[in-house]
Amino acid sequence: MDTVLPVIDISNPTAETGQKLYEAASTLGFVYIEGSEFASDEVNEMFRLSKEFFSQPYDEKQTYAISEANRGYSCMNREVLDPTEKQGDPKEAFNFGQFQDDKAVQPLPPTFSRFEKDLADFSKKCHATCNKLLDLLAVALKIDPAQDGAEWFSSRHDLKQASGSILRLLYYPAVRNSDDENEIRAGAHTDYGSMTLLFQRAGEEGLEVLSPITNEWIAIPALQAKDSKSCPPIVVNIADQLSFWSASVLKSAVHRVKFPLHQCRSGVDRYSMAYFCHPADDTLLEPVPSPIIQSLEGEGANAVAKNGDEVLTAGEHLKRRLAAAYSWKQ
Ligand SMILES: O=C(O)CCC(=O)C(=O)O
Ligand SMILES: [Fe+2]
Repeated sequence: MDTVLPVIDISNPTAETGQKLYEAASTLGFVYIEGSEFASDEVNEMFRLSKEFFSQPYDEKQTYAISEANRGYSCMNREVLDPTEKQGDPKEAFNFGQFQDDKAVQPLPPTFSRFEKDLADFSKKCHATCNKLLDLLAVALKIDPAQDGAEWFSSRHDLKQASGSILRLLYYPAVRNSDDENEIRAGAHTDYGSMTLLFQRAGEEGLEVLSPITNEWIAIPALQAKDSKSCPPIVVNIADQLSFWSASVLKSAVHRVKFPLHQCRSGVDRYSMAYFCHPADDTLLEPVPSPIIQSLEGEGANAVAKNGDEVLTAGEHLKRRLAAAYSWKQ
């Protein structure tokens, strides 16, 4: 399928790979990666677990209802990603927080507890993939080698420290009698962390990005894998915290999920999986020591997450965004 987003092979990354990633990250903020360490079997296995979990009765799933720590099950219409919408998104989700010593730090339903180690491995692999991409971006941003250089971002994403990183399984049930082509399944939003990996399946389309350049919605289709062993290209998008850190040079683009009409009518559900990669909670969201960013003047350089005069930490920023999406009291 044709796509306007580049597909970047990260199997043997060079400075040129980093430059391509930087170009995509600073224009649309969305890109596909291939040559990752994910095999098609392990991704399919995660989708199988997801399907098994969401097919269970509401009461069973609701036993694991989402907490303010952002872990657990979010039922239909629970989350409002676009605060201008009155109704919640017609989707379900299950969030896994960071695993510790391969154990979940939250109660798991039997479907997942039987595969706890696989889930922990998958989550860790997502995090390692993000750190690899973050190192490439740090090099492209020419971050001062005397101040962590290539590891500037990844050293702030150490899995041993508490963070908002979440592995999320998503389920958008088909609406067979819907005639509304504009029906939105996940409201327009930007992601809260530093970057997001998104796994989607062919034939279950709907993801769109609002181009920061043309202001038009662009479809982000599921692409085919290059061979039967590899997983299909993974969508990567820049999220708010990388945008704050880079004084908006890296774009946290607005995106949403629609349900293409022909798929609603044929009764196709959509399953997707996201890994929201976050820095450690106490990380300050101030501009990074990069000559590219320091040379900016005006508005861009001021795009820092602030609370009055105080620069926010990653943890504070996340708490605010979650409170808005789930109406938690602050
Ligand atoms: O399911 C998708 O394709 C996207 C979900 C998403 O954007 C999100 O949960 O932040
Ligand atoms: Fe998103």
